[in-house]
Amino acid sequence: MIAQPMASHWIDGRAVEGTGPALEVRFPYDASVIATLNEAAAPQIEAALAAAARAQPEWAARRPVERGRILTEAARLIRARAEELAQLETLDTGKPIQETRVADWPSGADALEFFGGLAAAITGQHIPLGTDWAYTRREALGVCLGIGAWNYPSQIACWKAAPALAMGNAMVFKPSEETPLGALKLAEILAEAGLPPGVFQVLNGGRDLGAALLGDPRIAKVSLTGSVETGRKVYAEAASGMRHVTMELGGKSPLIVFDDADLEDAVGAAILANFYSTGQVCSNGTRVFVQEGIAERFLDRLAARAGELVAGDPRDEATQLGPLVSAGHAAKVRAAVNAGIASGARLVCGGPGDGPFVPPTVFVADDANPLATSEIFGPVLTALTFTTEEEALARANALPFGLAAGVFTRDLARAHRVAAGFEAGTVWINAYNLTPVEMPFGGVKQSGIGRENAAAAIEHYSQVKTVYVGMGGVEAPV
Ligand SMILES: NC(=O)c1ccc[n+]([C@@H]2O[C@H](COP(=O)([O-])OP(=O)(O)OC[C@H]3O[C@@H](n4cnc5c(N)ncnc54)[C@H](O)[C@@H]3O)[C@@H](O)[C@H]2O)c1
Ligand SMILES: C[N+](C)(C)CC=O
Repeated sequence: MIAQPMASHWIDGRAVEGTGPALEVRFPYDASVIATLNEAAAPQIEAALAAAARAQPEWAARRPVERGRILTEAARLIRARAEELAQLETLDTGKPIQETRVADWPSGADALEFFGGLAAAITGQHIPLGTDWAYTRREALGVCLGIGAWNYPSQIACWKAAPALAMGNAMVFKPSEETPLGALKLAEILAEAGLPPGVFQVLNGGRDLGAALLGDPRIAKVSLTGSVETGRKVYAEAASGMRHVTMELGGKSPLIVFDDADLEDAVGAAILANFYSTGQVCSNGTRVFVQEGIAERFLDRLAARAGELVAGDPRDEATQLGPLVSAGHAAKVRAAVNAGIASGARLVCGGPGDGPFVPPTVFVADDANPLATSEIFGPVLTALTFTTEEEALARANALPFGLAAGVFTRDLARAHRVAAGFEAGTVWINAYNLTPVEMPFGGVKQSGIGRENAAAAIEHYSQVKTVYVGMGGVEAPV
């Protein structure tokens, strides 16, 4: 069976069974059990941390070009197995196969290739000081902990592992308990590509496992992808041990559509920004601010096009909208939709749905409605109307989140003015939700700390050592 992994964990270069409670992995479409794992318990935690601590110095001492070659080979292996991996991701997450073929593992392979190529180009600085001089060394942090969310499980594992390993760190990765299968595949692929035992390991389990790993003094850094609520707890725990952090968290991102925008493009972006991956995307533009003059036309087109989305079995190539990741999550999204209806917000299309499905849903609400203030993480778009640019920007920035933002306009000066004014880590102009590995990605305000991808990620997996070089005699007072 395609989904059955070799064992529940990957420790010290091999598949290892767990001794903790059973962890059933279900296909979100029909809740059938596709794999049964056993969670990591104390012996597996200790084995993984000890192996990582042992392997990391040797890995960091290798020539960067050798480290990079292994990552690049892993990218090649992923591309060679693209179809099998896409199918596994669809079973694990419930996301349509037409998405997992182009978005998930492919973007993971891009990260491995990008950081594989970058590894050998990472250098320090030379600092002239008259006769004396200094130089900096960019050094690995040690053993890093990666903790993943369930919406892009394989992409998240690759986005964390690639820069960490390129820089000479070891990583213990804990996937979300909802979607544990992709990271195990990544560990197998990295081993096949030549990665030494102990450098990348996967432990499966829930939040208690994440907390236990984070509490271990061998962990030098944690990179979390998850909710703002989890981010606060993990950040606080990391701070108590003065550990480095990357926090890739949630948001309630704004998308501003001005009345001079190409209407069909703007509607298309709003669809991508709310219904792709059944709305389970961190950077989604879930607050769509539409300028008054075009609001009704925009909503008409949005409802018409959203109504054309094909929902169904995510293994079916025609399916564009899959189930939500779990029955529990579907219940939460449905509760938010029902609360929106009860609040008196105008329901333009969609509704609560049933079973694992919630249809593409569009509300018009005011800024204070929970529909416009809280992340729902499902296919639910809240439209708001505005009059002026200043007003739209002020309202867009009013929430404590700042992961992403978008603006649609044909006015170039306005586009860049609004981009500069957004309080967000990533801004798209006349585009939305594109995250190529070449550009840094991450949030501001409560949406996160640090950046993934691009050269910026290397800074978050390394530290600078400064070396002062005395070239003459030492002038002491006595
Ligand atoms: N910014 C980004 O790049 C990005 C990308 C994807 C998802 N997200 C966010 O992730 C959230 C959805 O994912 P989720 O429901 O899996 O998030 P979550 O916060 O519930 O869980 C994320 C991970 O943290 C672990 N965890 C939970 N509590 C922990 C603790 N106290 N100590 C250590 N580990 C702990 C979980 O087991 C899981 O692996 C959304 O808010 C979404 O916006 C952000
Ligand atoms: C990082 N991204 C936007 C690709 C997926 C977030 O959920």
